[in-house]
Amino acid sequence: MDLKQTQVNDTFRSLHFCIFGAGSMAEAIVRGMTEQQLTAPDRIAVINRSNAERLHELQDRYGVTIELTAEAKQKRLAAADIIVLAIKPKDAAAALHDLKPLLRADTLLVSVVAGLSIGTMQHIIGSAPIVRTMPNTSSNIGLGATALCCSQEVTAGQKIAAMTMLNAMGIVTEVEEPYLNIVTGLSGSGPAYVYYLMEAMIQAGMEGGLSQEQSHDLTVQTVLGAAEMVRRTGEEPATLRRKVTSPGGTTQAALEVLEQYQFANAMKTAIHRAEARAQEMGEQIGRNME
Ligand SMILES: NC(=O)C1=CN([C@@H]2O[C@H](COP(=O)(O)OP(=O)(O)OC[C@H]3O[C@@H](n4cnc5c(N)ncnc54)[C@H](O)[C@@H]3O)[C@@H](O)[C@H]2O)C=CC1
Ligand SMILES: O=C(O)[C@@H]1CCC=N1
Repeated sequence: MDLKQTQVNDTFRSLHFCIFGAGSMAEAIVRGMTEQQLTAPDRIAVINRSNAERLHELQDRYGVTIELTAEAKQKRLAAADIIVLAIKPKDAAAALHDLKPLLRADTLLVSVVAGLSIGTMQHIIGSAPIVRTMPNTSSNIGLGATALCCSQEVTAGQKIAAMTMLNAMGIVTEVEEPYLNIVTGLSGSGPAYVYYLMEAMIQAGMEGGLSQEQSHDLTVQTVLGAAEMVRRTGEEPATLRRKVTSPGGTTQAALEVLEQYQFANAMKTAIHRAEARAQEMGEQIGRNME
């Protein structure tokens, strides 16, 4: 490890975090940070609206600090260097109003809320430093794919801190804010498309006479192996697909059916619909705050 990385790590370890919301994305972030030992778990406070049982679960699992009373939650938020907004879009406007009086000039807000724009957040809380992100649930096992964008108030140090936190959950890439909605459609919602595909593959295997377990295991390994082949060989999916497809063989016959059902069209239309939905959700939050 070079000196620069040591300095980054030391600075990161000195920060106080408050995760606002205790759902699946919150847990993915906490897990990444604690498993990678980026910071002492008790420097991460987790709060939510009401479910104390869930907070105790996270405390038992990861050793994080939890706060249950309104006063203690406010104190934690006011003391945090980085607040991660990990609540549902419909709760975001109210939460930002609650947060506003607790933010210092140098508090960094990191949002994972789908559709919620930096402009909408700043309309409520003022010109604060904000990192808007779109992770996905594979972050839970360190294989997440996250995109982020920064408001102009974000300092170089704050950006490094946000990157360090998100890198603990997988890969991170920076995009201009308008592209976060397509990221949401592609990689944010993406795991669900793959699971849907897998559900159909498992079903087909069972229809062909395999046991549920056999069909499940063969499907999982097929998807895992295909993704790993793309990653390890560096070859394009289209090239690898052609290598599976013998002229006049089984794969060609199957792909012709997929084409007949306009599979590629369906997938692209679905991703763009999710992209548009992210935009709609953002506009809805904007309307809710008026
Ligand atoms: N699940 C996914 O695949 C992804 C989700 N996201 C985004 O992450 C955000 C969170 O999603 P999940 O973790 O799946 O949701 P979730 O429903 O699992 O968790 C939301 C949490 O927020 C808490 N909460 C709600 N209002 C609150 C308030 N005013 N104060 C404190 N806590 C409050 C709830 O108690 C709950 O613990 C959403 O905005 C979603 O758009 C982003 C990328 C992927
Ligand atoms: O379905 C949703 O709205 C969230 C955003 C990306 C994945 N899940």
